[in-house]
Amino acid sequence: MSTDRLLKLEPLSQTAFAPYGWFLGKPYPTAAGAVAFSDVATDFWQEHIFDPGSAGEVEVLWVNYRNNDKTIGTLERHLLTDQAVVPLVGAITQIVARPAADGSPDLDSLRAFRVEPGSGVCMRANVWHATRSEASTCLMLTRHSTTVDLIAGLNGTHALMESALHSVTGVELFG
Ligand SMILES: NC(=O)N[C@@H](O)C(=O)O
Repeated sequence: MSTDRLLKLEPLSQTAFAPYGWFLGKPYPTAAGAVAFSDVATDFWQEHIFDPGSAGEVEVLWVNYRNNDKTIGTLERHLLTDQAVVPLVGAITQIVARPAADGSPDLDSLRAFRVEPGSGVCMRANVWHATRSEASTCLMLTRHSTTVDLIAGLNGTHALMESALHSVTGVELFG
């Protein structure tokens, strides 16, 4: 199989990830009016208002990743909800692509970001993605009905309705 697209691992930043969603783990905001608090004991600040889609229930998932294959054969998207993934133990490589006008992956927008523990990403609905990791445990925010639908789809119980899978060829990670 020929490799048409070699994806170099890129460092994660708010600007670099903006076309796909939001970088999580930004510095404490100093702008006037920021939704933030700091005292001797704690700092907390708003990173993102998560959108699970209309009538969606926000769900917290605990996710282990252990596929480190450099070949990317399948991308996945969720049609209704944002999806956040924050590595807790072990880093991940998040491969992302914007949807084209027809909803399929815009392969010219394919990029691969290294996400280290202590930072994360929140992808907009319909952003195509795949995840690679030697071994990681992550916190994930998603939509409950999307999880139920995804489990049924991956188990072959019924056709996916809230997510879609798309096969790609010639996409390899390097670096
Ligand atoms: N649980 C779940 O939705 N997983 C996938 O979307 C994934 O990207 O891992």
